[in-house]
Amino acid sequence: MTARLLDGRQTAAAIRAEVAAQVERRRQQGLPPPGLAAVLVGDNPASQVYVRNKHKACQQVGMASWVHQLPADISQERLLDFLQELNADPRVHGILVQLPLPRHIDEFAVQQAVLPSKDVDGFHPENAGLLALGRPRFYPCTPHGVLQLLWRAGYDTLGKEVVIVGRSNIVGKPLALMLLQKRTAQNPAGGEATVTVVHTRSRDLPALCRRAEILVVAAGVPGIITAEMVAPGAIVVDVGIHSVEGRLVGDVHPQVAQIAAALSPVPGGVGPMTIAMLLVNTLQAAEHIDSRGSASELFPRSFRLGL
Ligand SMILES: Nc1nc2c(c(=O)[nH]1)N[C@@H](CN(C=O)c1ccc(C(=O)N[C@@H](CCC(=O)O)C(=O)O)cc1)CN2
Ligand SMILES: [Mg+2]
Repeated sequence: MTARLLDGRQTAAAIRAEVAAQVERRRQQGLPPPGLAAVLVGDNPASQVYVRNKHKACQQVGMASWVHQLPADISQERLLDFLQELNADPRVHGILVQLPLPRHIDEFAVQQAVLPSKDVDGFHPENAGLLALGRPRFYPCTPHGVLQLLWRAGYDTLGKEVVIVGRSNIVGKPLALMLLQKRTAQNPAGGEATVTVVHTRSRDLPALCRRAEILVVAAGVPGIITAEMVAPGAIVVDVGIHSVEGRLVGDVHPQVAQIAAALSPVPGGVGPMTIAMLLVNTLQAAEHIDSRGSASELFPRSFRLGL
């Protein structure tokens, strides 16, 4: 068997087109373009690529976008002050601080400093809490990208055995919560799966992975998932991205393509989806501010594209 390709580039392009249509509708209504401010601290080369791709994606869909490149040795206090300026700027509907941050900066303090209603990454503890309680405001971009990639390829998670490899705050944990949630009219692509989260300390990782009808791998270890860890006919989504000897590779070994029914590639799988979902959240943030007049209120997730 050679796995079907779960094409993140193509799916992300379709989502960008939906976002662009909404941005154009806003323009015709005399509303300002949704605006995204990206903050990049230091000069991590991979982060520079991702932030540049986010900026380009904003431009493609007609959004306003600002990239703030700050020095690696900026003090935490100055970074937090800078975020307050973005919080107060009415042109900025969404704010993201690219991770990882330099070691002297407390990531949690930074995430708490972003106004929750502008927190388009969904990393603020208030937004993480709302997601955990089944009242999501912003879905974190990578897990939402994984779900949209599956849904738009025709794979429903309802009742399925889904195994997630990795327990990070930005992928594994929020994805598990999203896969558990009930589907609603606003959220037709919702989870209702049977979810198992495994990690490096799990006993018998291969056996746990082989239980999966849908296997999502966000372990952060190149090629960790090999063919004998995958049930024949499983759907496999590779969230990992690593530069190895000048090539981009994922967490899933290429031989898995001979076993799986479907597989997302690296590059061209989850990465472009992450950026597309960031645009969705930024549009949602702008729509909310326009309808309520304030960026600081709580709001339910009532805005959807055809998602
Ligand atoms: N503030 C955030 N920081 C980080 C996040 C995040 O969601 N918010 N996630 C990751 C990195 N990430 C998003 O920022 C990200 C990773 C990869 C891609 C991507 O487009 N990958 C391409 C390949 C790009 C290349 O040529 O290197 C692909 O997979 O095809 C986008 C975003 C950690 N930090
Ligand atoms: Mg740190």
